Formats: sequence, C-alpha cells, structure tokens
Amino acid sequence: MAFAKSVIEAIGNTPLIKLRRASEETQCLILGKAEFQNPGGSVKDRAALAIVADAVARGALKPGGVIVEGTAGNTGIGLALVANALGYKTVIVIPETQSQEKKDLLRLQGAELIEVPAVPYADPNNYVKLSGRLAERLAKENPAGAIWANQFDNVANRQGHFETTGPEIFAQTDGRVDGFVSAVGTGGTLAGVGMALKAKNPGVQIALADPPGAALYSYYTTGELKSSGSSITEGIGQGRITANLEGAPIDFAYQIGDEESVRLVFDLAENEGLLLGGSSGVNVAGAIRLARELGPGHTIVTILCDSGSRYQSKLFNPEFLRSKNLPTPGWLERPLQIKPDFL
Ligand SMILES: Cc1ncc(COP(=O)(O)O)c(C=O)c1O
Repeated sequence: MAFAKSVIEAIGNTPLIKLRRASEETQCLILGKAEFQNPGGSVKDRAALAIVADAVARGALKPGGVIVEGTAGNTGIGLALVANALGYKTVIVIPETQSQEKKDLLRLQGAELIEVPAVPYADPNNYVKLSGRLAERLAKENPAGAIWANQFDNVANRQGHFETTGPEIFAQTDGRVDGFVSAVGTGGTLAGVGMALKAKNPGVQIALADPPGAALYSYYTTGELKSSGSSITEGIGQGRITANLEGAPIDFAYQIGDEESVRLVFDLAENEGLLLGGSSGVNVAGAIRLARELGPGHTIVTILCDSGSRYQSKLFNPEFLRSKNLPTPGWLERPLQIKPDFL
C-alpha cells in the first residue's frame, strides 16, 4: 500500500507544471513548481518542517513544547500543521495587514494568534522582533519549553530547500534546468534551491524577482540596500540580507511591479486553470524575464508559492484592486451570462 505515515510525509515532492503562455511567448520551457499542493497550501510547509525537525534533532524542542513565530501567515500555517502532527503548540505573531483568509486558517488549526500593527523591521515592535521576545518569555514560563522558529535567520530553512526543493527540480527536469527564479521573503527558497542547483551544475542561472518596496533588487544590482514604492503582494519583499540570503548565488535580479504580476496571476487563472497568489505572479514575471535574458530553448523553473483562494478579499476583490489602481479581470465582475430560465 502506498500512503504517507502522517501529513509530514505529504510535504514536498510537488509536480512541475508547464506554463503554456509564458513558454510560447519566450520559446523557452517555463515550469512552475506547484508548491500550493503542499498540505498547508504553500511553499512554507517545507521551511516549517525543516525548522521543526532541526529543533527536535538539536534537543531544543521537546514533547509539549511551544513553537513561536512571527509570520506573514504561510509559515505559521505550515508550523501549525507540523506542530499538530507531532504534538507541539503554536503561537503566531502576525502583522494585522495580512489577509483575513490566512488568519482564519491559522485559528482553524488551533494556533494562538497575536495580531500586531505592521511596523518596519527597525522598530523594536516589528512582528519578527516581538515573536523573538515572546519565545524567550514562553521558554521560561512553559514547563516543556518554547522555541523561536526565526525563519528569517534560521538557516535550517534554506537547508530544507537545499535538501528537498532543489534536488526535486534537478531530478524532475532530468538535470536540464537552465535557470531558476524566485521572489524572497526569508530567502530560504531562493538561496536553498540556488545553492542546490549550482552544486549540481554551476552553469544554472539563478535570478531574484523582487517587488517594489523591497531592497534586494537594489542590493543585487548596485550593492546598496535601497527601496522605494510598495506592493500588494504578501509573504515577499525583504529589506535586509537575512542569514538565509547570505552567500546566495544570484546571477540576475529583476524588479516586478504589481501591474505586471497581477496581470499574470489573472491570466494564469483564466487561461491555464492555475489560481495563484500574488507572489507567484512576481515569480512567473521573473521567469519570463530570465527566459528573455537567456534566449529561446532554455528550461526555466519558478515557484507557484500558494493559491489565490488565500487572497479572495484582496487580490481577487475588484474594489480592493480599484483602490490600488490595478486592473480588474473581466471575469471577476462579469454579470450572469446564462439566464436561469431552465429552472
Ligand atoms: C506567498 C509566499 N510567497 C513566497 C514566499 C517567500 O519564500 P521564502 O521565505 O522562502 O523567501 C513566502 C514566504 O513567506 C510566501 O508566504
């Protein structure tokens, strides 16, 4: 019989899906790794599992222990399912600006949710720093102890991608992958996959796709951490070099605005049946740019991070889109086309 011994074993080994229109347009083979198929619905299940497994192996996390994390949502969802499967508790600190859908999912999974104002990283009350201080307190108060997952600077995160996502991509493409593109939240995906692919073939080109408001596009093109503008995308957009990003082998960097990424998200939903979140739009836009850079005939892989169902109230809400001066796809607003007179 073929079955996973628990939900943990169902994390990873996601399919690669050909993105037809992006491939046609560039005459390259552009493939999306369907990370939305992970049990928690996002690429972050991998980081969550890697961080928890590392903490258990080091003896830092003991039965009944608490996992504390500051997260835009998806890491928390991954941590909560891994924790529930293995017998730990989860406490999540989340900026209140994140989508209601992700907050609801966290509560459904029994995570204790602490919503805090969204303030910059430099502020001592930034959600990441608050989660670190809370973990310290709970480690003293809780008899079974507590750990801080610390996804940004805990390199167990990128090691997880180095050991799973990267080798999967190399094997699934029969070693013929020429380029890999990813946006960055923690940098775990970009650095871990980038390092794994370069180790197999140093010729594989690694590219960053960065939204406005993040500082990494500037860093990898000019050496200076500078940012301007903003983006509606969630889970990505970094202002510093996290420990996970240190030494990441990055050959190209692209900045992708919301109008470009949102159009791609809508196009993939309407024409390819792929309902994705905003960061996937940034990734696919980046893959198209890298394909143009390398020329026809290359194989480019990117990440389809999570599902559009997580963003119905924002990215797929015409009112929200209009408030941000972004295009609204016709099918979201189309009046009923078939009269229900057959009823
Ligand atoms: C929707 C989404 N896309 C992309 C990412 C970025 O992944 P990473 O943290 O590995 O850089 C995240 C991370 O939280 C995310 O939630």
